[in-house]
Amino acid sequence: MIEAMEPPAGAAGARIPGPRQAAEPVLELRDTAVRVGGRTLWSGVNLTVGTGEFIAVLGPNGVGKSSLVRAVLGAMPVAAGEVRVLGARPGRTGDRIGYLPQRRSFDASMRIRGIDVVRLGLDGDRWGVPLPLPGPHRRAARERVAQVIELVGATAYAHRAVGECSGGEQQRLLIAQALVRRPRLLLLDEPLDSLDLSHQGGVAALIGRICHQEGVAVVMVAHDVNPILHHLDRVVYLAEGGSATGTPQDVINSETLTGLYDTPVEVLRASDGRLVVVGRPDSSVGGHDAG
Ligand SMILES: Nc1ncnc2c1ncn2[C@@H]1O[C@H](COP(=O)(O)OP(=O)(O)OP(=O)(O)O)[C@@H](O)[C@H]1O
Repeated sequence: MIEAMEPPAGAAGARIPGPRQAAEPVLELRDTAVRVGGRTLWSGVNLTVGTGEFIAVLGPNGVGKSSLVRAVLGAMPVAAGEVRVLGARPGRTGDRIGYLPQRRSFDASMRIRGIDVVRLGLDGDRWGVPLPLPGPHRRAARERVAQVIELVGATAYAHRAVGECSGGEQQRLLIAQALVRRPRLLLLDEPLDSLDLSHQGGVAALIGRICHQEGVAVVMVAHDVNPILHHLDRVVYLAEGGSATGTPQDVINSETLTGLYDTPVEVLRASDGRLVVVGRPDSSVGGHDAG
């Protein structure tokens, strides 16, 4: 709600976490499992995410990566273990979570402006004609929208119709929308999907900056880990029935993935630093299987 909005932060929008914020995990999963239709998608997932950490959720198609995000949102129950978001049960943290669902894009005929898309992050959950806000709140809302638009580098096109913006530009505006209420946790479901390589790199760098400079914890489902590899703190790798959590080096290696899949898997590093998994169909690392 705009009424509950904090006053705009400093020019860069940076927030310095207080001692309590820094100590309290933003997100905790303790020995969690998710089951759909009587089938366990994954189990034994343990994860603690602190302020300003960047975590990727990886794994093959259909393994349950989006389901993990839905469990954190409180939109899907966990079958075992516990999820805590900012010390509370999922679904109880309101606007302290920003969420960008999978595959969102705008039709070319969409006339709404980028700045209005971002503004919807503040008051889009209200029906009807917007209530006139008192002057200071109106000003604070306008300033906050301008601030996040600048943060994501969208100032140049924010007044254009969003349908005319490129996929990468639309994605930046949607990230701004998810950030406008100053969430402590940002959940992104494959935000790089359908972007070309140069846009993937730009949006990945933006997310890394939001995380490490703005102190927002990010949990991101990724189809290909390579564009975000250098920005990540840790990964959760889901495989049918099991999971592994740790730094990218600890998890994305031949030994760990061979153990997870229970079949020989080789992780190769290309000369440009990209990781490629050989021996197992897997879209999360490298995007190609050479085996
Ligand atoms: N509410 C539900 N009821 C029944 N099955 C479901 C439900 N939600 C998800 N599933 C099934 O659970 C499995 C995991 O889905 P999910 O979308 O979490 O996987 P994912 O790893 O994100 O997949 P992708 O990489 O293809 O996006 C799929 O087989 C899906 O059909």
